[in-house]
Amino acid sequence: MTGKYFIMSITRTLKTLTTASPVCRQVASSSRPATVRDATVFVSQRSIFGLISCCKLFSTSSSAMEDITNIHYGPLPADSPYVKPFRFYYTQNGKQKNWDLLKVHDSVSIVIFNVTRQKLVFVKQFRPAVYHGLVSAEAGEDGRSIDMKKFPPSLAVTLELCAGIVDKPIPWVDIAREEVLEECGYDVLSERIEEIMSYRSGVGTSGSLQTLFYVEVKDEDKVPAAGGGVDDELIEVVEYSLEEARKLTAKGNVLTSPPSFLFGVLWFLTNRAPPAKA
Ligand SMILES: Nc1ncnc2c1ncn2[C@@H]1O[C@H](COP(=O)(O)OP(=O)(O)O[C@H]2O[C@H](CO)[C@@H](O)[C@H](O)[C@H]2O)[C@@H](O)[C@H]1O
Repeated sequence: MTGKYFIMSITRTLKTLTTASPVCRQVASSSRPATVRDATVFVSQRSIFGLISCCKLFSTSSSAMEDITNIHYGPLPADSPYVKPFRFYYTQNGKQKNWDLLKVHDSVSIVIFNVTRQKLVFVKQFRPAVYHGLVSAEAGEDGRSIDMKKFPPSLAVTLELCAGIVDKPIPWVDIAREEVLEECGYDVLSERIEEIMSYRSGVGTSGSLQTLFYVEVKDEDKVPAAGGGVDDELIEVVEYSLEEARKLTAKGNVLTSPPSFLFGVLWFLTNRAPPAKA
């Protein structure tokens, strides 16, 4: 575990356990990060077993993820770091045309297979875009008239591959490595991550590139308190057996998942899944 992850996980763990001990309450009520001293005091107060069980509470609870209120819409600021709308002009077969586009980041996604437990590792998170897709017909101009009882936020909690945007100039496999640690809590060297293929997302609006990676992890690669996202991210890590994963791909399903997720699962089942027992 790197120092950064240790401090981050101690801070989050202590903030989760607001009633567990005085030091937890102290860290929880302040905006400062926890220190190694906090961790030491906490360990002496609650014993090492208390810390371990504390770390297990680290992953995001669905109630926190779905605690969504005060939804409303506004215009996109011109300095958005994530989405830049513009118009693309061209002449095709002698005819003037144009297309309205979004400049967005390219991205990576990773199929993670835990070989110790023979489980695929996925993430769940609340996706504003999916929620908007669900409610857009009756949300009103500013989004304030949404009936939250009719459309609970849980409807827009997606099941996805671990993924992330390419927002810094490092090899994409290293970005994949960071996402596997930050979102799912497995610390693996980049050499263990295999590049599978790349494809275009959002061909109607962005045409951004996504590269799919594959990594096999073991229980021993797990950093106890890592995973669940960094900063303000609320991500739940879930595991699916091969049988459960196969059921996701059944005809007639309507999934709250992006196509890249289904592609990744089907790629794994076709190319890497251990054969089903007769
Ligand atoms: N539009 C936006 N508005 C505001 N904040 C934003 C934002 N996009 C990203 N962010 C911020 O950037 C953080 C990091 O995002 P990630 O790298 O985890 O990508 P994400 O998982 O959203 O999408 C990844 O997973 C999905 C599903 O596979 C892919 O479609 C996608 O290309 C890939 O990056 C988010 O937690 C959020 O704070």
